[in-house]
Order: sequence, then C-alpha cells, then structure tokens
Amino acid sequence: MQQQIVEVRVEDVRFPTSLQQHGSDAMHPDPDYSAAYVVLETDGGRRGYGLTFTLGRGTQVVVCAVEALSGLLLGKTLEDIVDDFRGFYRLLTSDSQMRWIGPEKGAIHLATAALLNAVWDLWARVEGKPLWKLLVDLSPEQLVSCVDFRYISDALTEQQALDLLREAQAGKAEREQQMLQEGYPAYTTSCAWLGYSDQQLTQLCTDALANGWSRFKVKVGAELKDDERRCRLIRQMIGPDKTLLMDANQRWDVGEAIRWMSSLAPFRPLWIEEPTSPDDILGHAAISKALAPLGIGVASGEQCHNRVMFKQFLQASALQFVQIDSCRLGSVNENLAVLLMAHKFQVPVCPHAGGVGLCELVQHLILFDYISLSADLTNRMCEYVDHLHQHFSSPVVIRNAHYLPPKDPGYSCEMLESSVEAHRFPHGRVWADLSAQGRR
Ligand SMILES: C[C@H](O)[C@@H](O)[C@@H](O)[C@H](O)C(=O)O
Ligand SMILES: [Mg+2]
Repeated sequence: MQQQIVEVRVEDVRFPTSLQQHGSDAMHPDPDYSAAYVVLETDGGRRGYGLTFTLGRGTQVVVCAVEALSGLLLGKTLEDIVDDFRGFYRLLTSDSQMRWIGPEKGAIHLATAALLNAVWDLWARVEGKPLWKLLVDLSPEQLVSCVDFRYISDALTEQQALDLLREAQAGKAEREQQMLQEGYPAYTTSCAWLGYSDQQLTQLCTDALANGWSRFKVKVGAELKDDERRCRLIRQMIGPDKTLLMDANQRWDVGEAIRWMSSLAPFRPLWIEEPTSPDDILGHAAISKALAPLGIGVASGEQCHNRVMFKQFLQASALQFVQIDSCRLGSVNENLAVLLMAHKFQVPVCPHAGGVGLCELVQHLILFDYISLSADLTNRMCEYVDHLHQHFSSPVVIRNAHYLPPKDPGYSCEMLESSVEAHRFPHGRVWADLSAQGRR
C-alpha cells in the first residue's frame, strides 16, 4: 500500500450561485457555493481528492488554513496514516500552535476536514472501493481505531462503540443488497430556497412531485407573513401526507423560535432546523420541549462543529434529528463518532447536504450508517440539492428520490479539471467574465 504523500495542493473554487439565489436562506441571502479543494499526490502516482464546503469570501481563509496544516501530511505514507488513524487525526487536530485557533472548530477544522476527506478518498481508491463499501468492509475494531474518543467517553466508550458495531453485524449483507437495489431515501431542498419567487417554487415543486419526491424542505425565518404564504402554497401542492421540513438557519432567539413555529405549526412540519444559534444547546432543548406537543422536532448539525457539541446536544435531548456534515466535522473519523453516539442515544441521523459536493460526500456516510450500524430507516432521509453535480467526475445518482450507492472507487468528490479551471477564484474564466461585466 505504501503511497507516500509527496504533494498537497489546495484550490479556491467558487460558483456564482448567488446570482440566481440558489442556496439562499434567512441568514445567507447571497451564497456562492464554494470549496477549498484539495488534491494529494503520492510517489506511487495515486491521487486523493477532498474538499470542504464554504461560501464565497470565506474560502480564502480556509484555503490558508489548509496550507498551514498540509505540512503534517507530507512524507507520510497511506499505510502510516491508516495503521494509526486515530493518532493521525490527533496530530492534525492537536498541533500545539495551530490548535489555538480552534480547537476542532472554525476554519482550522474545516481545513482538517478537507485534508482528511482527501486521505479517505485516497485510501478508498487504493482499495478499489467506493468509500461506503470500504467502511462497510472494515471490522468493528478497525472502525473504532479511527475514532478519537477523547472528550466523549463519558457518553460513549470505545468498548460500547465496539459492542454497537458488533451487534449490527447481523443482517449486514441483506441491508447492503437492499441499498444497492432501492437506494437510500432522500428529501429535496431545491424547490424552496428563500430567494425563489412563488412562481419558481410552484414550478419546481410540480417537477419534483412528477419525479417521485415525497419529502420537501422550505426555508423560513425572514418574514412570518412570507413564510405562512409559502408554507401554505407548498403544503397545498404536496397534499396532507407528504413530509414537510422547515429550516430557519439560526435566525431566531429562543422565545421567538417557539412563537414563530407555533404560527407555522398548522402546516405540519416534521422538523424545524437550526431555529437558533448552533451553539445554544440549552436553547435547543427549550425549543424541543416547547414544540414537542405540536409534533415538531428540532434538527441541527450543519454548523455543529465537533463531536463534543453533538455529545452535549444528545445528552440534553436538545435535538430530535442529527444532521451530520461531511465537511464541518473532522472528516469520516469524527463523523463515525457522531454516528455511533446518535445510535446509542437512538436519535435518527438525517445528513446535511446543501452545498457543493456535500451530496457526493455524505451519501457514503449514511449508507454505511444504515448497513453497518442503525439498520433503521424510520424518520431517516438524506438531504439532496439539485445543484452543481455536473462538475464532479462521479456525480450522485438519484432514482425515484433515493440515492443509489456510488460504484466508482473513492469518496466521489473529484471535480472535473475543466470546472476547477473555470471557477478558480479570482482568475478563472467565470470570475474574470463576471468581473469584466461589473457583476462582482
Ligand atoms: C447556505 C446554504 O445553502 C444553506 O442554506 C444550506 O446548507 C441549508 O441550511 C441546508 O440545510 O441545506
Ligand atoms: Mg440547513
């Protein structure tokens, strides 16, 4: 396996999605979906591709953080890394000078995710397997050896994690077959970004219904009157039985969240996502308690910055849906920790994927979760957004509103060279043209 890492490149790749309000929400009205995009080269001529999701101007900072950490990978062989993956995770997250600007949060942690995603991609490619299959085929002992249990052992010990994975071995082969045939259930966010007009929403929702979608997320939180109108529209279109989800992207204070959602309760959302600050564990617990009698759960995670935060949310019964993110947490390693804790606390996982490359990445993690851990699809679904897949060499495959398991080796986040070239900031063709037209 050797494969010594001899080069780490990082690119600032941005897509001008804000021009059409794709991805817009109550806190991010002009998101340019972007990535700090990493390519690893080995002496054996292999490559690993990784990324972390960012928005426009923030990308510059994350690219810088990736550069600052990249020396920790140079000269390491893939074998060194995966033989002690926990140790390598710690090396990256505990660098004595760099950890001061985290630790395990913010730009430096997003950079850790980009680099480690590339390492996992390299590993899966060298094994000739899609990442989900690499994970499914690892033994429980190998899986736990990738996880850093520091700070979470009061909620989940290594031994308990091993027991959970061993218990879930029964029926694994059947579940893998089931996924290959049916795929993993998905919901769509692409019909109802906040900046879309009612007409656009109606058209996109009509198309989505015709394509077999039965779960829809709508952005809320800016103006109550607009929310009521949009939610009424979408509920009328999808009918009483389909699933409606709402997402406020951290817009409210705690009391405001409870009042606002009481007004939107007649539209029967299954969850309200990020009702308040993503760091406010007790606030989320209060909202959960107040909304439970209305049948509304609280979902969060896309900005829950590490396993320690998730631990406390779970301990405090502060969320009813765990939204893992393949780029916010420290790659597969830290996501494994959160999947294991969610399983122990019996809280369903519904991954976040609203960004560029996030659908490509996180599908692998949720497939692993179903096959090797949760064995449950009740109230579980993976987010899907219909943007920018054409820029990837192994784009997601959706059939009848389900993610079909990827077949190509790796972690599915290699971008086409032509796409990187055109969207490189600030001199790629797309940005140079926008600049010449005075549109940025
Ligand atoms: C700015 C982004 O599009 C967010 O709005 C998006 O990630 C969203 O919160 C989601 O849940 O998909
Ligand atoms: Mg969200």
